[in-house]
Amino acid sequence: MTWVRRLRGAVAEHGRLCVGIDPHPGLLDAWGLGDTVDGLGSFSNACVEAFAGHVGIVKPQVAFFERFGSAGIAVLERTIAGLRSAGTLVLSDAKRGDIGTTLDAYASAWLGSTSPLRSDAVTLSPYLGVGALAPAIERAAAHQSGVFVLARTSNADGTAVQTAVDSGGVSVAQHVVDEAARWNAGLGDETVGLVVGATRGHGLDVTAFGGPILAPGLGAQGATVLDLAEIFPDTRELLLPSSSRDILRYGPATADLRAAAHRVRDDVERALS
Ligand SMILES: O=c1ccn([C@@H]2O[C@H](COP(=O)(O)O)[C@@H](O)[C@H]2O)c(=O)[nH]1
Repeated sequence: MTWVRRLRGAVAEHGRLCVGIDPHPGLLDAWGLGDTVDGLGSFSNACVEAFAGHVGIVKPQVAFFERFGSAGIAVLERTIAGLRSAGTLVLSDAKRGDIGTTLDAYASAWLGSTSPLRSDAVTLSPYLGVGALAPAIERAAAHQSGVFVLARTSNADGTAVQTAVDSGGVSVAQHVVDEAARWNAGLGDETVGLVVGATRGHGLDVTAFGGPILAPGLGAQGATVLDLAEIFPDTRELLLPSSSRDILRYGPATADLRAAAHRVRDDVERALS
């Protein structure tokens, strides 16, 4: 089944919220775990237990696993497998970007059908050119998975580069949106998604873009569900607001974590309905 059909199914069953797994040292400590690979493993197991089969889409932040080297990557592999085997979609937040065969190697790691890191989708950075992402987009389309390209990120530091305009007055972020729409039109599918932060008005014209939009910034970065409705005024079936710390702070008990995710999910659904 195509990525977007799987995504639509997950959203219909569980709502649009994307729950982030960000095992910060501070959260490991707050959960009574060491800042060690064993702590990372316990944290991730608790997340899998709480979210697998109970949340539509989960976004592990790859950096928090990479910091432990190969042992951390092994934890990430088990986390991805545990979530996916329960039918929860995994969007790995790896923000990869490069050229040619290197980018293709990244795509093979995150989207390849036999890769131990195989995810349903991966985040990509377009700052070597949206065209340079072709190997990942093509691989995603071939392997029924998706990519989310950074357009207008949730952090204030992104503004200067993303709102810079070309001689025709088109901003960098708008160029990314337009290119993503062009890719999807060419593929006849919505393989290419965008990342557009929920923390401020994005100033983008997304009317020609029908793919999924990941909207990070909910909760810990200050965005509220009411902001979602304002920033993304057209009700969007595939708007995926994401929240990590604001849900994870309720751990480590499985019931508390799951209840927090469901509370935020219900708030999101109410605000966007
Ligand atoms: O524009 C972006 C793109 C990615 N992120 C990532 O999302 C989570 C946010 O975590 P919170 O705890 O909900 O703030 C984190 O992994 C970021 O790297 C983003 O925040 N903004």
